[in-house]
Amino acid sequence: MTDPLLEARKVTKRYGHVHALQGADFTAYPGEVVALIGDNGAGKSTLVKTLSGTIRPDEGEVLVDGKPVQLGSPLDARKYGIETVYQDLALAQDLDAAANLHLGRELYRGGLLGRLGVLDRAAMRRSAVAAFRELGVDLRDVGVPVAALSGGQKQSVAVARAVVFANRIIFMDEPTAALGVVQRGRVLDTIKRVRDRGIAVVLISHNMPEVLSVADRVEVLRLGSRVARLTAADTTVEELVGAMTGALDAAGKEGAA
Ligand SMILES: Nc1ncnc2c1ncn2[C@@H]1O[C@H](COP(=O)(O)OP(=O)(O)OP(=O)(O)O)[C@@H](O)[C@H]1O
Repeated sequence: MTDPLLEARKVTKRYGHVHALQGADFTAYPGEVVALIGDNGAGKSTLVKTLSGTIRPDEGEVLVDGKPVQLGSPLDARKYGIETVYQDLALAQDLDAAANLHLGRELYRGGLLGRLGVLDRAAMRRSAVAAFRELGVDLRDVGVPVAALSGGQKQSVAVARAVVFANRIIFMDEPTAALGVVQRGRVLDTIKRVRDRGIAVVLISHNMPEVLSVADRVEVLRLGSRVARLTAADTTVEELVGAMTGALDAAGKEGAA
């Protein structure tokens, strides 16, 4: 088996008396879609934030290519090729879709040498139009503020931003939650295409049929710990739900965590 790209080992995160993560483990391999599932409050978003540099764990280790790393910020995570589609999308509402696609990675006239110069809005617009077209994102005008877009369009912009720049790992926290059937299908196709580029896609979803249709593996969190690792092709929706709720423990069928 290939070596893990990204690992969390025994990660703990407390908020006051709440133990959001209690010695949580997680592994992502190159070129796979791994779903991270768990009931509400299981710790999924907290784990993703830890692995994408948004929060620091109280204890435990994060490893990239088998080496411990300190992810002090999302910018640090980006340096390791880690991109994230957050649940709240993290879009700048008053900027347009093209500017959001390039947020923090703006293009300047004169290329890198022009970094202190003038933003190259036309170049950003062209690259945004090309990216949205390739991903099948239906935006009539990439120049209107994101605040004026529908929930689904906003979600598509956030997904496109991660997909365009990711080179190793993408975390997607509920990337299809606001989408209709057609756009949902496009995002799932995009996830598979990104996986086929050798990138690890970590999908957080409450939609179990969707998880089984797109994921290669599933890791299950319960009460802040990993309780199961399952191969999607050998797993049913009932087994996923059982692992999330603990019912499988009683049946003695739980996968090795
Ligand atoms: N900033 C915070 N301050 C206080 N408690 C928090 C904070 N963030 C998360 N928690 C708590 O940590 C626990 C895990 O939350 P988290 O959002 O990681 O779960 P989740 O599995 O992503 O849930 P959901 O599926 O509902 O999004 C919950 O009990 C939550 O209330």
